[in-house]
Amino acid sequence: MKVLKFGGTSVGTVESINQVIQILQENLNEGRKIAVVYSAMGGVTNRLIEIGKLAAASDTEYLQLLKTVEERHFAAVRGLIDVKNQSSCIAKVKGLLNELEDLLRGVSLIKELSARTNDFIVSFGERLSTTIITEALKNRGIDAEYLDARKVIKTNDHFGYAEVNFELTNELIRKHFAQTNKLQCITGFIASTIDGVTTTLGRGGSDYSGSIFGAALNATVIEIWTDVDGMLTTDPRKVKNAFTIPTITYAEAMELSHFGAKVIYPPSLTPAFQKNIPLKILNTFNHKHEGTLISKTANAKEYAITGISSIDDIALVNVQGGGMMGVAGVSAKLFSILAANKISVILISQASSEHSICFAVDPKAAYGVKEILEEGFATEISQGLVDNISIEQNLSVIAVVGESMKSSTGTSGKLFSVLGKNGINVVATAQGSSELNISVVIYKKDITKALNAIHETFFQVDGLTLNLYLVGATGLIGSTLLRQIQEQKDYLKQRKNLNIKLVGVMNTKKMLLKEGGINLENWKEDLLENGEIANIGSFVSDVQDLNLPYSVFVDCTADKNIVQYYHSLLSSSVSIVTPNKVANSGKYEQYFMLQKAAQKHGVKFLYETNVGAGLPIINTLQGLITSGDKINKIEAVLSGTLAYIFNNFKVGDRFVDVVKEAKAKGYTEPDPRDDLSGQDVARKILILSREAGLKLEPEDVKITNLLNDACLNAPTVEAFFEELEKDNTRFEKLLQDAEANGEVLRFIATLDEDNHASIGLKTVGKSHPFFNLAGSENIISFTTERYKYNPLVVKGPGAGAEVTASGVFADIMSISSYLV
Ligand SMILES: NC(=O)C1=CN([C@@H]2O[C@H](COP(=O)(O)OP(=O)(O)OC[C@H]3O[C@@H](n4cnc5c(N)ncnc54)[C@H](O)[C@@H]3O)[C@@H](O)[C@H]2O)C=CC1
Ligand SMILES: N[C@@H](CC=O)C(=O)O
Ligand code: NA
Repeated sequence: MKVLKFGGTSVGTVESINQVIQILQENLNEGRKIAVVYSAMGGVTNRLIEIGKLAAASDTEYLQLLKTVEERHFAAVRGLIDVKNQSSCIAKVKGLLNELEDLLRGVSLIKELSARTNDFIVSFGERLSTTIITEALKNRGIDAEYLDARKVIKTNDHFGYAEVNFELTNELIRKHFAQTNKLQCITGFIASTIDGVTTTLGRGGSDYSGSIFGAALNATVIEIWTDVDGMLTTDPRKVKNAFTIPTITYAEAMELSHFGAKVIYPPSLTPAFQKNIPLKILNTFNHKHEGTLISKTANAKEYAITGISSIDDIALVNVQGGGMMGVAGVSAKLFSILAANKISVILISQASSEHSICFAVDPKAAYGVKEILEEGFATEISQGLVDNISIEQNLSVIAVVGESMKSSTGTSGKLFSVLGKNGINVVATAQGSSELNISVVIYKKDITKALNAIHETFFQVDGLTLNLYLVGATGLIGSTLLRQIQEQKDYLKQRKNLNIKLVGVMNTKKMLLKEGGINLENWKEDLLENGEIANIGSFVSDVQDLNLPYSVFVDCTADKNIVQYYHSLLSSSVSIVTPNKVANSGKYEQYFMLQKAAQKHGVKFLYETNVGAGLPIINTLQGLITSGDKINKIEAVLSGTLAYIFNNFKVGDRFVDVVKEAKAKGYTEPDPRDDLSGQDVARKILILSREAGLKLEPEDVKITNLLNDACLNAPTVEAFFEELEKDNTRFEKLLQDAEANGEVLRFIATLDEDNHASIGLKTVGKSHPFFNLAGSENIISFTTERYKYNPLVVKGPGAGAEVTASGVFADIMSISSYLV
């Protein structure tokens, strides 16, 4: 015997009832013995409650609402039963509706609605739906029979949530089934007292009926048919990758549903659990789906946890006071006051100092709870033993559930690390000693982010996703980066199970944000066509409002205005990757503050490309310092542009043309004067000095600049080129002098043994290690305590779109490995 139960949405419309009939037909065709429990048509129970209240208030609107209920049921009859067979069903339905109308008239006359009458009113919902479906089955030649559960389920008279007399109920059910072979169509939710007065079974009522019948009949399985594909790993409205849990234990199902999974109400399934009858949660609208099997022992799990559930709105009540320490009975008193006032406690947490107890309740109840407790603890408060009862609102709770937590270590570590790395503050936590559930209370604003981050980390269904925001997208480095990501996307997915989702792009004119992701193949057209007017302030607040997990902001501009948002971004737990040197080469205070903000908020601030583009210079230096080495001296060629220029400028050439060539090759700063004035190199040596542990300010770097005032003051880059053309002889002379000595020109940055930073144009001969540099090559030589006699040298192309974008990309990748 198998018991099936169909919920309100499954019997809500003619189409859905046809689905139900098909499912039953398939079972019968396979020769299965089945019994079926039905809920009222979706929404009818609530409607009947409303009608009852209106009638009791003598508000005649109840008559109109009753008409809509009538019409819905008649429409179902017309849709489900052939015209020639409709009359007997219509008569039955009409009979029930007349009875209901008489009852409501009575309620409106005496203006009173008791819990007992209310139970009777709502019983019509299941009686109507089950009557119609029974007739529809008969109409299709199925030997079905209506069973009013009030005949067999016997309860006490706690109307609204009656308690079942199992001994009598089991006996009546078995007796009834022994004398019939017809397919029993049973009204869910309703029962009656021994005297025959109608009662209802409370929350989850029809599931309870299914469970009662299943247990009484020793069913092999109880199927709960609903409108979702079983129990999901988490709330699919918040996490799009939520998926069906194939097998789950009773205990896990209980935990998950306690914290919000609404599919079933497991306490009502206790009769089945007690008899060890497995339950299946199945989808009427996708009936081939396997759904979820709930049983005593689940299959071995692939993941460390089984599911994540959450309650969006809770309030925390905190009871605190020196007098609570070691005083037996304070918590006993606290919880008995709550119990006496029927306050349901969602979660409790007490630190071992016993100085305070905090617990979560429904926010609507919170202030009532405060009053009740202040009254209950009036004496303790007046004696100063309990000093404070405070309420914190706008909180949510997340529970990570799974039996596998018992046998494995690290689940809580991983959970808290995910929350930490996403800047989600944990307000309170609780873990039962059953190790089945870890609950964390967080701010409500973070709930979606937290669920996504936890789900992604523990289940990795579709891999981990980095959410990327890019400013300066149409520039050289920005657009090259996007192309590189696009080209590497499949590899990252296949080999690293990693997705990079471009959520926002911006250039000087337009900005575009799409939570679902911007297509990397046509982001430029999309930005142009669908972007809004660019505004960095609103772009940043959009990033913060979206509050997505694993967010990375990439600044591919050279703009100081973007930099002023870094601190706020890091503080909202958004990592930053940037080739823009402005932030790290301004005041030391700013550099230091950004480092601290990243540390504090558990995110990364990475800028490898600030020096030597993609060459591993910052990482190398950081590695030396963190491993305890000490920098004695740095000597370096740090400008790709100047290296290129001095490698290619020949006597007889126009200097300006070589500069233009460097620009065309993508080596220069957006304004090439930043390179030629030494500004760019000064920034780089300053950044290296700071990484080496020195607190230098920009003015501490001694600069020899290559440009005259006319060039420096030219209003535009074009005007600058014109001025530069006029200054050709000076550069030619520099070159000629060097060549005369068999030397070459190199623009060299130095941090000397006395911690002085300087930059300037020098000539070097054949024996100098910097003599042999080609193209845009940089070279950095670190003399340290450990590399004392033979310096550590990094050399290679230090500018250009491909190498710089790939350095930025590598920084993004290193964030992904830190985060998971
Ligand atoms: N080109 C190279 O070899 C290297 C460049 N860098 C750095 O990379 C950054 C980008 O350089 P490139 O791509 O070569 O320059 P670029 O001039 O091609 O790109 C910069 C882009 O940023 C945009 N932009 C400027 N201000 C903006 C704002 N407020 N909002 C939105 N967009 C804005 C510009 O319109 C431009 O499209 C610079 O900070 C540069 O110092 C670092 C290492 C090497
Ligand atoms: N303009 C810079 C680019 C790298 O930072 C250079 O020429 O080195
Ligand atoms: Na670098």
